[in-house]
Amino acid sequence: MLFLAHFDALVIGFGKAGKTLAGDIAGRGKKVAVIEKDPTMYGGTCINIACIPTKLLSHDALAGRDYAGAVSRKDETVAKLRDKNYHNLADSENITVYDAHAEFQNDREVRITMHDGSTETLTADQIFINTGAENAMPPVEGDVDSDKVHNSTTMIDERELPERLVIVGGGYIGLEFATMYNAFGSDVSVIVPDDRILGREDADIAGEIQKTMTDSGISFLFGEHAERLDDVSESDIKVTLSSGETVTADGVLMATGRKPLVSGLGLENTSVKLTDDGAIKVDDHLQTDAAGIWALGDVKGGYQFTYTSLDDYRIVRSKMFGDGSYTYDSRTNVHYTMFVDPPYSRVGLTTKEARDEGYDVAEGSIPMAGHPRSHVNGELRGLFKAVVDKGSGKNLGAHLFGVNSEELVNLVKMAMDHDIPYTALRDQMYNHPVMSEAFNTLFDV
Ligand SMILES: Cc1cc2nc3c(=O)[nH]c(=O)nc-3n(C[C@H](O)[C@H](O)[C@H](O)COP(=O)(O)OP(=O)(O)OC[C@H]3O[C@@H](n4cnc5c(N)ncnc54)[C@H](O)[C@@H]3O)c2cc1C
Ligand SMILES: NC(=O)c1ccc[n+]([C@@H]2O[C@H](COP(=O)([O-])OP(=O)(O)OC[C@H]3O[C@@H](n4cnc5c(N)ncnc54)[C@H](O)[C@@H]3O)[C@@H](O)[C@H]2O)c1
Repeated sequence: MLFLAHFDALVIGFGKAGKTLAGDIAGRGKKVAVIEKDPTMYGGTCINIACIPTKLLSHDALAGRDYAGAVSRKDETVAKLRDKNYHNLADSENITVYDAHAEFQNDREVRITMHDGSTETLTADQIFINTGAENAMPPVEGDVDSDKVHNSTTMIDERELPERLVIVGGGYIGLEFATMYNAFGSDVSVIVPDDRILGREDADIAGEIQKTMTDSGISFLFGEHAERLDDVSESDIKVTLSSGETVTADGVLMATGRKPLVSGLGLENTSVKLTDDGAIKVDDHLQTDAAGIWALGDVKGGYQFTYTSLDDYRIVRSKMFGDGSYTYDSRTNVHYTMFVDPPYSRVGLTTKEARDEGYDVAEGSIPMAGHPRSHVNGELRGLFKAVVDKGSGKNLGAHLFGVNSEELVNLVKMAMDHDIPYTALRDQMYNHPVMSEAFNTLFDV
């Protein structure tokens, strides 16, 4: 028998944007349904399989802890966060969390299939899609389903540290996992299609990061694609590269990007449209082509970060409960941190991009070895670089490879968001001895 339930709002996926929005709408006295297909994913990707577990493992690896102990601590921490996230929503009298897979029947009805196979149909005034992204697999031949081939999710659940790990892809996941597994003691090789890492960064900064990673024992194979995987024994897997060269390891991590998760959602039954990249097409308020259906987070394309997903919630909140003035277009200076060792953080333009845009570019640059706090930390590696427009005083970009850069970049972003000139960062009185006082010198261009 068809069971129909109606809600004020229906959120598909327990991601960062969706869970925050669900809590907000419920707090306004409205009835909300949250549908999550995987009970091990309450709270979404970030806390269960991404940011939190990987940064915890990296933290423990760099602190010299053993792999098995770090994996156990990761499991305990994630379990606690998942439980807390679940109860944050499920304990609200206005929220119903469904353990179910959601699929659109049309623009108004969503069929949910519970784990026992039973189904219900839900309708709502507003429907929010927050289903995240899934691992993208390039066209690689051979034993791609071998138990020695991992993605980031399965890799961090392995109980045994691989002795030799081949990482395919030198993006965020590739470089962060290389740092982490190298610190745990694996022999790590990274396969990179370009002739250097971080092709979108200026060559000086990328070169410094590459040199630091290489000095720490990580090997890079440049100008190569992984083309074939062959299980050659119980312990060994062989990776054949585009040049014909081969590398043998006991584990392979495919770190080759993540694509919006739209499969199985039944979007073909709706008027929701996709972009050419396979993401859900949205307008500036994150509304799809179907009235009353919105998309937030990784599934709508663009940057794939937890904080951009959270910011998507702010855009929807502005439209639903405010004046609608905060839109996708008004989001500026999206910054990021790659948690290599030391971390690399960036906001704004590279020198090359700034020159191409016609700015009167000046650069500030200081090696971390010349900074007092580095000596206190006993960590002399790294390089900070600032890009400014000399004529107008505008901050154009900061490229911070060094200790605490993941915090410092927020300071520069705030200056950029509020049009604070670079001279203010240069002339600010900072306390001492801290990393941010490096800005006195960095911005003295
Ligand atoms: C290894 C790794 C490390 C990362 N590290 C960082 C980092 O350090 N910092 C950072 O900012 N970002 C990081 N990211 C990116 C970040 O995790 C994502 O951008 C973010 O979690 C995306 O959140 P979201 O709101 O789009 O949805 P998600 O959190 O992905 O949630 C989507 C949910 O929808 C569920 N779902 C999917 N389809 C259905 C369906 N049909 N029915 C019901 N439920 C469904 C899924 O099970 C999932 O729980 C990392 C990603 C990875 C993979
Ligand atoms: N610190 C963070 O914020 C953080 C950390 C991890 C992941 N993430 C998010 O997760 C997303 C996915 O990360 P990712 O590293 O998988 O994607 P990515 O897009 O950053 O990198 C994928 C890399 O794989 C390469 N590649 C593709 N096919 C290949 C092949 N056959 N052989 C060799 N290389 C190949 C690509 O050239 C690319 O450089 C990122 O976009 C990022 O937003 C963020």
